[in-house]
Amino acid sequence: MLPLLTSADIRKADEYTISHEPVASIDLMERAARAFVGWFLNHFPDKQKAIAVYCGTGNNGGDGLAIARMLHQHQYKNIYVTITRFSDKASADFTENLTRLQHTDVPFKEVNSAAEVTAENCPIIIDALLGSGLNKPLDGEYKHFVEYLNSVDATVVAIDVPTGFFAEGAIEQDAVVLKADLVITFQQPKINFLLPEASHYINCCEVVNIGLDEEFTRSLDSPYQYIEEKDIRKLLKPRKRFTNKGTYGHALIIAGEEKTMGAALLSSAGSAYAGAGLTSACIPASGLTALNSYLPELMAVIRDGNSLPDIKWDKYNSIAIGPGLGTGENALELLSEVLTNYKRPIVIDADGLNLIAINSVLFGNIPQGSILTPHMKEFDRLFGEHTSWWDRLQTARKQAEERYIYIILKNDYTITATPQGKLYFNSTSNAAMATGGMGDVLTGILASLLAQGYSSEDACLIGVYIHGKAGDELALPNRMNVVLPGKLAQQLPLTMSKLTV
Ligand SMILES: NC(=O)C1=CN([C@@H]2O[C@H](COP(=O)(O)OP(=O)(O)OC[C@H]3O[C@@H](n4cnc5c(N)ncnc54)[C@H](OP(=O)(O)O)[C@@H]3O)[C@@H](O)[C@H]2O)[C@@H](O)CC1
Ligand SMILES: Nc1ncnc2c1ncn2[C@@H]1O[C@H](COP(=O)(O)OP(=O)(O)O)[C@@H](O)[C@H]1O
Ligand SMILES: [K+]
Repeated sequence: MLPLLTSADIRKADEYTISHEPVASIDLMERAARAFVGWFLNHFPDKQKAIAVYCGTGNNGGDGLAIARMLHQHQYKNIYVTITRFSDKASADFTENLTRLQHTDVPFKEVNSAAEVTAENCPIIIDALLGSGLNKPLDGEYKHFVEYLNSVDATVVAIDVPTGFFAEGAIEQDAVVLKADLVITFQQPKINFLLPEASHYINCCEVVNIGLDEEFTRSLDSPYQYIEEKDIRKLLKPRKRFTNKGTYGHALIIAGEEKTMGAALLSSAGSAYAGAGLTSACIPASGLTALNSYLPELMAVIRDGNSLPDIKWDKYNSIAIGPGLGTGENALELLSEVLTNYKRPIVIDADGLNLIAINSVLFGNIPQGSILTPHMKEFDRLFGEHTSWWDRLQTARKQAEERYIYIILKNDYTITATPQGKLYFNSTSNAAMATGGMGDVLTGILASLLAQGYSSEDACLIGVYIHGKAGDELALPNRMNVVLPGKLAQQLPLTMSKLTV
């Protein structure tokens, strides 16, 4: 698990590393600059191309000066440094790096206002104006300057954080930020890099290690955690010898209407392929032929007309409800029945969530440890409109804690909020998975993992990870633009087996 730290905590980790490694602050900056340059050399090998390095007077600017010096040492021929002296303040490490730059023949100039800046016509811009020290939205000279740079046709490579971009906290819709084609960031992705608003300002991000003390960063116990493959390998159990279908539980998927039977089929397939010993689908009678021909391994509990199905609650180790269920009277009754009769954690998705949003009294009946899987719109229907993803995260955390439930907020980096106040960012999945029915498969996977005896938390972490990983395995090596949910479900056994060897 990689802890994701706020800027304030990164500063603490920085100070701790400086005093305990120990390493001088200027040497840590040198290390950061070297890490940046290491990546840059490999990806921008043309040493004749002109590079404009724009430096503020804080430590981000200090990095910029050190990087300009190192690129010069690596024989980059056309480096032009501009220092923005928009205030009287300068950090000690900036000042030291300016002295070091003056011992080279890299040309640099200083400007006191945005109006003094002249066009460099460099195809590459390195952004070292402001980094994680940003403490207010850009205005005045920085705002003008960044607006000007945004109008220049060049590839922008930001050091650590693009100028004007808050590494955490709500991002205003009209924020002025120096848009980066690439950010080379130190030690860990910043939390806001993983939220959808980042896509307006950051095209691509690379993380380079600068050796901050890992034990210390873990001890800070950040609520924000990034899931890595090794975490899932520890959680996922291989199937054992001498086991039988009973060992792996029975999942019931309550889903589908006549016109949305696909949702029930895809959820049920997710459950079966993720390894539930048995999967039953509670579907309308009209869907029975489709179910049997799609996947004969599935069993059916028939919903006939308006009467409630006869569900033997004790038979099921887990229940998922919602995909394609509709929000009519009948669906509401069915959901109420489940919430009244079933006391173990359940998975609630799609129309199950929409029904709770309309009938919020149902909230009180959700069994503790249950898993809710809203996408952004379902989330806002449940918990109110949000204007930023940061705010959505804080709501998810609060609601998960107060209600003792797990909330999986689906997205590019799907986030799981837990009753213990943690927010786990998933590291798998890709845009080829943006197709209808993909969330239904996830719902089935989660029900399957609960049926197999995984705790709710482990089911969330494993479920989201293998869902995204199966999507990655299909899409990325094959350069596939679209992955269909049914195919993804079929990939799951292979994905899971690779994680248990
Ligand atoms: N541990 C690490 O990861 C390492 C980090 N390193 C590097 O340090 C960077 C952080 O450096 P930093 O703290 O000196 O802040 P930085 O971003 O240069 O800003 C400078 C000053 O600008 C000001 N300011 C703020 N907002 C403003 C605004 N809107 N408009 C105008 N001014 C504004 C504010 O001053 P103030 O307002 O307080 O007077 C602030 O102090 C980090 O991103 C990374 O590149 C590495 O070198 C080594 C290891
Ligand atoms: N651009 C994307 N990048 C990564 N994952 C995505 C992307 N778009 C969708 N997904 C994943 O696909 C699933 C879509 O869920 P959802 O919107 O509920 O689909 P549906 O309701 O059609 O089943 C989520 O698990 C989400 O994380
Ligand atoms: K920057």
